[in-house]
Amino acid sequence: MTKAETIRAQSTASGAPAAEAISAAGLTFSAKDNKGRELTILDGVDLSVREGEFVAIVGPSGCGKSTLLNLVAGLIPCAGSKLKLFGAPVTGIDPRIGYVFQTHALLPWRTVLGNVEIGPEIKGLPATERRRQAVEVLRQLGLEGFEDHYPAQISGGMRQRVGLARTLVAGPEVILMDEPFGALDAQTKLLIQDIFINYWESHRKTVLFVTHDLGEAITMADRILVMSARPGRFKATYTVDIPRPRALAQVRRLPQYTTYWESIWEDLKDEAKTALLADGSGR
Ligand SMILES: Nc1ncnc2c1ncn2[C@@H]1O[C@H](COP(=O)(O)OP(=O)(O)OP(=O)(O)O)[C@@H](O)[C@H]1O
Repeated sequence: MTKAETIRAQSTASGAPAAEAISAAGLTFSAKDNKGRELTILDGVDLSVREGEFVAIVGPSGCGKSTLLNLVAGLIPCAGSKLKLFGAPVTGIDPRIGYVFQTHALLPWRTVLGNVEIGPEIKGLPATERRRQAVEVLRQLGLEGFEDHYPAQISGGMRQRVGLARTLVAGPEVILMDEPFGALDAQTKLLIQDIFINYWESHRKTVLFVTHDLGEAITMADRILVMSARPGRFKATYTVDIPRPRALAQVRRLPQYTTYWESIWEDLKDEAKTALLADGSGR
């Protein structure tokens, strides 16, 4: 057995089953490309994310990671849905889901607090209650004291946290995150990862997290799913056997961190090469 096979087998053997938050069996999804040709984006995706689990997806560019999140979010209709949320087919947008993107369009004429209050305001919550909820989530994300600032007055990392707060204030049971820290500089990204993992470890909501950053996946997730080049399907699963709470900087110094990194990269690099060649050939 190679090192990758051994660690993968160990990963698969552990992990007690719990209630499923998100599941898919043999999910296939196609769309027409800009020349009208049928493009198979996902092919035979099997997915099971348990309630309260933090699952990261890594895969080469264009393999269908965002498409999968969009399907789970109900943003793309999925005929005869093989995708389930808490055991029921996904039929459209579900208020139990929160979606965090790489960048957030904050309203420049609203303060930090005003931006986070948008959701509760739309829900019709009374002013005092929506303020209480927004203030609390801002505090948990380390933005206490910045409530009255406008987006232009705060850093990019803080703006990203405001966007995150805007999603989290709704109290989603499932949080979909599509490269949420991908646009941040390296140091800001490390700080935000720490802030978010603290938040997550005290709330334990289900998270499905797409990233290109293997270190981010290993330090934060309970499980990592490795996707093949398009058409995307899962080719390997890793259970990250590192105890919580995690101090992310320390996790990066553990010997297991390097073992996971090398093993996942071993799975990923051929897929990344395939994706790169497909890009070049206009496939
Ligand atoms: N609605 C659509 N119509 C046509 N093509 C689509 C559609 N949605 C996605 N695609 C194509 O499907 C492929 C997968 O896209 P997707 O954005 O899901 O990949 P990804 O893995 O998230 O990529 P990246 O890592 O680069 O963000 C791409 O080639 C994309 O151009």
